[in-house]
Parts: sequence; C-alpha cells; structure tokens
Amino acid sequence: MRKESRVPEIVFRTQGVTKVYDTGAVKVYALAGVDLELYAGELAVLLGPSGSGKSTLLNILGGLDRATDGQVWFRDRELTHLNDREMTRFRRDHVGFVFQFYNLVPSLTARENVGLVTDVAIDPMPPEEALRLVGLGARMDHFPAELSGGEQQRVAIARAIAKRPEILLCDEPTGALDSATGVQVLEVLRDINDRFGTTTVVITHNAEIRRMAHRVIQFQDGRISDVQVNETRLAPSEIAW
Ligand SMILES: Nc1ncnc2c1ncn2[C@@H]1O[C@H](COP(=O)(O)OP(=O)(O)OP(=O)(O)O)[C@@H](O)[C@H]1O
Repeated sequence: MRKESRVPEIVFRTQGVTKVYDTGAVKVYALAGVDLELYAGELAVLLGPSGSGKSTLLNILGGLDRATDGQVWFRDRELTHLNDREMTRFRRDHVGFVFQFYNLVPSLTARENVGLVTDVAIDPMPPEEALRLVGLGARMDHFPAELSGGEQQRVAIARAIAKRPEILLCDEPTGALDSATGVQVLEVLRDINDRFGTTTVVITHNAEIRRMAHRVIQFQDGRISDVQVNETRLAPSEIAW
C-alpha cells in the first residue's frame, strides 16, 4: 500500500529572529538568528544550556516580547507587524502559557483562578471541565495554599487550556517539582496534546523529558544547533529523572 506523505501544517515560522539586550556597557545577543518552524499538533521540547535563548524565543512566539530583528509568523499573520493591542488579542485568543512558578491568585480557589481566564475568552470551556481534564475535579474549591506544587501547576495548566488555545507554551513546567510530581504534570501536557492537538512547546533543563517529544530542538548561544525527530516517544510514566 502506498504510504501517504503528509505535509505538516506550519503554525509558527521564524526567520532570522534576533533579540539584543542593550544594557549600555554590553550588548547581549539573546537570540542570534533563529529560523524555526513549529507544526500543528506537535509536542516540541526545547533544550539547551542556561542563557542559550529558549525563554526569549518562547516569549517572542507567545507575543510577550518582540524580536529586535527578523520575522515571526503565526500561520499567515506576521506577528512582528502587530501593534500592542493586536499582540494582546493574539495572546488572549491563541496562546496558553505555563510557567515554572504557577502564578495563581492566592485568594481565589482553583475554580476562580481558572474562571479569571474563561470570563474573557471567546469560546472557553467551563472552569470545571478544565479542572477535570487535569485531574482536579475533586479539588475545585481549594485555595492554592491547600494544594501541592504539582496540583497548583495543574491548576495553572487548566487555566491555560480553558480558553482552548491552539498553542500551549510551557517554560520549565516541572522545574519546581520533584520527579514523581513532575511526571504527573507531563502526563497532563501529553494528554492535552493528544486529546486536542494543541501545539505544545516545553522548555526544560531535564534532558530526559526529550523522550516524550515529537521533536527536540536544541539551543546553543542564541541559535538552534540541532533538531531531532523522535521515531518512538515515551509516555511520561516511562521517564524518570
Ligand atoms: N531583560 C534582559 N536584559 C538583559 N539580558 C537579558 C534579559 N533577558 C534575558 N537576557 C539574556 O539573554 C540571554 C538568553 O536568556 P534566556 O532567558 O532566553 O535563556 P534560557 O536559555 O531560557 O536560559 P534558562 O535556561 O537559564 O532559563 C541570557 O544571556 C540572558 O542573560
């Protein structure tokens, strides 16, 4: 039987992206010419030494920051041309963020934290559904201080996915967690990626996490030094560190 070759659908494309921080005395080239394509539905892991530019690129893709030079497209829209208002709308409508520290509002319950996002989204799922998806159906009315680190991160993921974003950008999502709890968080990310086809980018310092990715993108000195495709992927439960 003929094997169909499918052309991957490109969600993000960057061309020659640079980011220079001019601190007066020195210029720091956080990104020094990044050409990258990210595909619809993929789970990509970004690896690389500290300071190699991973977070800078993630923030530019998500519209939290702007490139100094070069182009960034989200589908057929060039993000580099958007004004601040349009950039805010792009973020709100298309991107979910998950950070190392969960940034939950301490005085609000899990349900209310997720509700902050669903109140302003175009086609959100109910906060309860998002919390059930991350395995917190029984903890909806708990405050962050009553939840473990892994549970708080899962609330943060519920908040990120409740608006049904096309893109989920995760910067060190397991960085503050022990291995067993980190695996639970990765299982949630993998499940969201499988279930909804949400294009997911995960920055990590933990090289083992590469094994759950479709593709592994390696950074070095503000550039992409290597891209690997995983022929076989591991389930998060098979990963240990
Ligand atoms: N606001 C800033 N002002 C000056 N330099 C900055 C700023 N933000 C980042 N940098 C520098 O840009 C470079 C890239 O930083 P970035 O945070 O993207 O790296 P990273 O690969 O994500 O690192 P880590 O893994 O430690 O988070 C670093 O040298 C960093 O010091």
